[in-house]
Amino acid sequence: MNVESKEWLERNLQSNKSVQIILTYAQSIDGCIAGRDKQQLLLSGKQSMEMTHALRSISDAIVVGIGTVLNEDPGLNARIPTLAPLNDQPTPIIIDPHLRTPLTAKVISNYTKGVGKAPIVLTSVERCNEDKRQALEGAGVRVEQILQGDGQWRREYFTHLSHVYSFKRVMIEGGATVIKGLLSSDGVVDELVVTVSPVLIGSAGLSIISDKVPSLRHKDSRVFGKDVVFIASTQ
Ligand SMILES: NC(=O)C1=CN([C@@H]2O[C@H](COP(=O)(O)OP(=O)(O)OC[C@H]3O[C@@H](n4cnc5c(N)ncnc54)[C@H](OP(=O)(O)O)[C@@H]3O)[C@@H](O)[C@H]2O)C=CC1
Ligand SMILES: Nc1nc(O)c(N)c(N[C@@H]2O[C@H](COP(=O)(O)O)[C@@H](O)[C@H]2O)n1
Repeated sequence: MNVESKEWLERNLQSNKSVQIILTYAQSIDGCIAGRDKQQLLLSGKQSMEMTHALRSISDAIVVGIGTVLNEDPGLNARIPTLAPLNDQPTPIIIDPHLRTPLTAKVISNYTKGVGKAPIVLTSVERCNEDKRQALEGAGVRVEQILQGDGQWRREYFTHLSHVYSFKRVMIEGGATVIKGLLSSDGVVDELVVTVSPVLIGSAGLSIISDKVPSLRHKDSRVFGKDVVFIASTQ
């Protein structure tokens, strides 16, 4: 399944961009990515979760917001069905303007244990807690002070990372604030890979429905067990 998933993803994610930005997440039929009070939900079934890990293994970097790190402490390595070799692991990137990433974060211990690459933290150009920065760098984290203080998304963040770290494909996994911000920003995201799980969460759930959204062009969709995965491009 993993090989098949990789082939399917590679075929539908061909790109001639210098850096390709893929937004990916799992949602309920009614557009929620988490439950009440941001409770983490296992929306993806076995097969679609394998697809997500296949996407991780063919990506150079995987991005989440600090809210997701504080809420769930994700590992962000490719390990399903089995741990991918270090060369095939994506570099974890945390969007963290106020440098709140805990030194105990799993992305850091994964690096220490050799089951993940050294993470990068993107923080604000305006302020930086120097002690925290040094502590993170001491733990092997690369801290990049590139976020502008206005909370807007800019493609330049990723072109900069592409120049410095040679990233060609970056996948962004969430959470809700990041997804909504990216969906309402022009020209940042190239493709969406969205897993839709056949459940309804209701109005208490954490929705990613945004006021402003891009037009999408359907590329392909496929059933993975109980779930459907859609690939679409934004232009
Ligand atoms: N089903 C799925 O596929 C997924 C679900 N999730 C769910 O998402 C939820 C977490 O979402 P949420 O709490 O919104 O957290 P996010 O992970 O979206 O992180 C939000 C924070 O990231 C920073 N940030 C976001 N955008 C920008 C920007 N453009 N510039 C600068 N900083 C930015 C801000 O930090 P600051 O506050 O410091 O300014 C903001 O508060 C959890 O419930 C989790 O379960 C997460 C990933 C995937
Ligand atoms: N693909 C997918 N399906 C779900 O049902 C999910 N809840 C998520 N969540 C994302 O995966 C992260 C956890 O990653 P690790 O397993 O710890 O590596 C979580 O933080 C979300 O980003 N994704």
